[in-house]
Amino acid sequence: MARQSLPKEKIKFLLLEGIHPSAVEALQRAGYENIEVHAKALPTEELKAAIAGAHFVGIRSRTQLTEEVFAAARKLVAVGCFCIGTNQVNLEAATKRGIAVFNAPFSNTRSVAELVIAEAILLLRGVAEKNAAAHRGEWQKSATGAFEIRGKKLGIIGYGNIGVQLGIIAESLGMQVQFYDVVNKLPLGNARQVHSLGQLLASSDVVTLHVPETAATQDMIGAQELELMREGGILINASRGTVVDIDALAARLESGHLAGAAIDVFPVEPRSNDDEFVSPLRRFDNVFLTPHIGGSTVEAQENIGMEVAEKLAKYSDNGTTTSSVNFPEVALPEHAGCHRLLHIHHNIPGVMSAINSVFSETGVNVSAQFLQTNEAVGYVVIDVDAEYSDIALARLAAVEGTIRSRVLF
Ligand SMILES: NC(=O)C1=CN([C@@H]2O[C@H](COP(=O)(O)OP(=O)(O)OC[C@H]3O[C@@H](n4cnc5c(N)ncnc54)[C@H](O)[C@@H]3O)[C@@H](O)[C@H]2O)C=CC1
Ligand SMILES: O=C(O)C(=O)COP(=O)(O)O
Repeated sequence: MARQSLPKEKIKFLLLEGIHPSAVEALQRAGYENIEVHAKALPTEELKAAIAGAHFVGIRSRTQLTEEVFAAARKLVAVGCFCIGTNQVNLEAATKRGIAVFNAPFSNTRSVAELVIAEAILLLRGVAEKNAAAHRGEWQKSATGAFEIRGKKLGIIGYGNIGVQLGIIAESLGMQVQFYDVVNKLPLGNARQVHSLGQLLASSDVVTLHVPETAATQDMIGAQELELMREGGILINASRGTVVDIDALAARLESGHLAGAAIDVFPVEPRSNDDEFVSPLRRFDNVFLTPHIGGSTVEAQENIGMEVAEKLAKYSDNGTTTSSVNFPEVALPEHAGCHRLLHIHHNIPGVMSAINSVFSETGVNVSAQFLQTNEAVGYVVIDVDAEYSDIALARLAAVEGTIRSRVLF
């Protein structure tokens, strides 16, 4: 009977932030039972204590995996981000320790796109403030300032998976779609790429952000950019809270320059549903404030739970790194009948020749070898006869440039 290098019952998964139960089910289907589940993000010290014993950790957008946290995660083999964004993970700290990071790049795109479309329709009709007024007993029946979205211009900043999907839905509703992206992108449908952010802001009725959190997107929309937006324009942000300067937005809403906004993500978000949400935008009736729920639908969460758990289980079972965000991608076949050596190393000259000489010098027979590199890391997978894997692993671990090596059987 096949054995695991580390018995499956000893491989510990730590799942945080209310990850959908489909993740536990997928891990159990793959034979993993040692799964610790938390409904919330953990404060740093508790996180450090919990992660110290984990081989795999699953998080969503809230948990910050910093250098300090990785330093405490001595057994950690891989991280699963059960979401799209990976900005909450210090990828450099993970990579230098040979820890693979995975995410779910597509499973919640549709959910975000649907929310943005709904908000665009409701804001163009003034529904946010009419609804708030009605709750206070005020009857604001009027067509003034209420528009159809048909024929309006949607400006998408960041034409990636979400931006593209949103553009298609918007066009089917009769909107004219234009986008701004740092990369030249093939426009789908009749969408049009514009080559300056200023041009996009000045010519769109609704502006929506779908960029990742990076140094370049920090405060990408501040006072100057908001001033460029059309009088009566609408701003939607369901990307990351660092992208929009919230005080500048509040000032533009106060002045009446913008007709409304929908904000799903904030520079500081409450750690849990028990904490108060504080924002200068709370006072505006014409602003939808949602608690970072762009990707929070039953469909998306269930799919994400399964997708990322399966990626973690596959990496654990046979070393496959397909769609890792920091590791070279290798899709590996089963390795029945032999032992599989995994060697993660700095991508520097000389490592592969040193690895190959391990086998020529020891005479250990290699039945298959897979190699993939990225800028930082080389990942080589070698299938060998079971009886020789101990010798080969010891020699591989001593190769200069090695970050981590392990055996699967
Ligand atoms: N509110 C929520 O619950 C959710 C938020 N998100 C956020 O949405 C972001 C976008 O998601 P996807 O579309 O899947 O990502 P993606 O990676 O497919 O697309 C991002 C696009 O932004 C572009 N971009 C990057 N830097 C830029 C810059 N400085 N200026 C202009 N364009 C830039 C990229 O070239 C790319 O086309 C995620 O990174 C995540 O932070 C994602 C899912 C749910
Ligand atoms: O997918 C993303 O990047 C999101 O922002 C969604 O995050 P969440 O899983 O809701 O914490």
